[in-house]
Amino acid sequence: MPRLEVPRPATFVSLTGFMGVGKSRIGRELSRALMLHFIDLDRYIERQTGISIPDIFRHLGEEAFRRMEKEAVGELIRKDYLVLSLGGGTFLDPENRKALLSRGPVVALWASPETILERATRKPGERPLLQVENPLERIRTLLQARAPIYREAHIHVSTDGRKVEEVVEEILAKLWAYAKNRGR
Ligand SMILES: Nc1ncnc2c1ncn2[C@@H]1O[C@H](COP(=O)(O)OP(=O)(O)O)[C@@H](O)[C@H]1O
Ligand SMILES: O=C(O)C1=C[C@@H](OP(=O)(O)O)[C@@H](O)[C@H](O)C1
Ligand SMILES: [Mg+2]
Repeated sequence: MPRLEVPRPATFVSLTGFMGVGKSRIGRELSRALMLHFIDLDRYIERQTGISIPDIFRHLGEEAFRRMEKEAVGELIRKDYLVLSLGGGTFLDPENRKALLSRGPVVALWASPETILERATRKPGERPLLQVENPLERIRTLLQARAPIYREAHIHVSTDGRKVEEVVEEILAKLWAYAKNRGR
């Protein structure tokens, strides 16, 4: 069926950043604004395997989860008309990173450790990597280690103290600027 070609800055966008910055939530809203499909990588893996993320970590281990994540990225980058929200660790893998960066604009969302703690622990047990005695300390250490890698994304947006709509507006503006620069 012929597609109605509406003006868009991109037809494949991925979102990266630490746990709790808002990738899943913002990705869904961004996909609506761009009239694109939406897939959240964690939910995709849960659907494919029939196992929840915490259960995958608990029963199969993080390494098995990373393998599933990589396989899912390999499948999903072949799609188009898609906003893809990654998990917080997906972009750390060099092959995932290379594939995603060459597929389309990658947007990194950012937030302070305090904001991350509040958002990422709203649903207890949902994030296995934060099931420790001092999650704030864990967030600080992990964020410091991962930040240089998230910085490799094309577009960066802060989500601290900002409404979902504001974040989406800024992403849209930066996606258009990115598309125009690349077209030159
Ligand atoms: N800009 C925002 N302001 C307030 N709450 C937010 C914002 N973005 C996301 N949230 C909420 O924070 C929690 C974590 O967001 P989520 O999208 O699951 O993060 P991620 O996928 O990056 O781990 C959710 O309850 C979500 O609704
Ligand atoms: O940062 C990580 O390594 C992880 C982030 C999670 O996704 P969110 O960033 O959406 O919470 C999920 O993929 C898993 O718990 C591991
Ligand atoms: Mg998520």
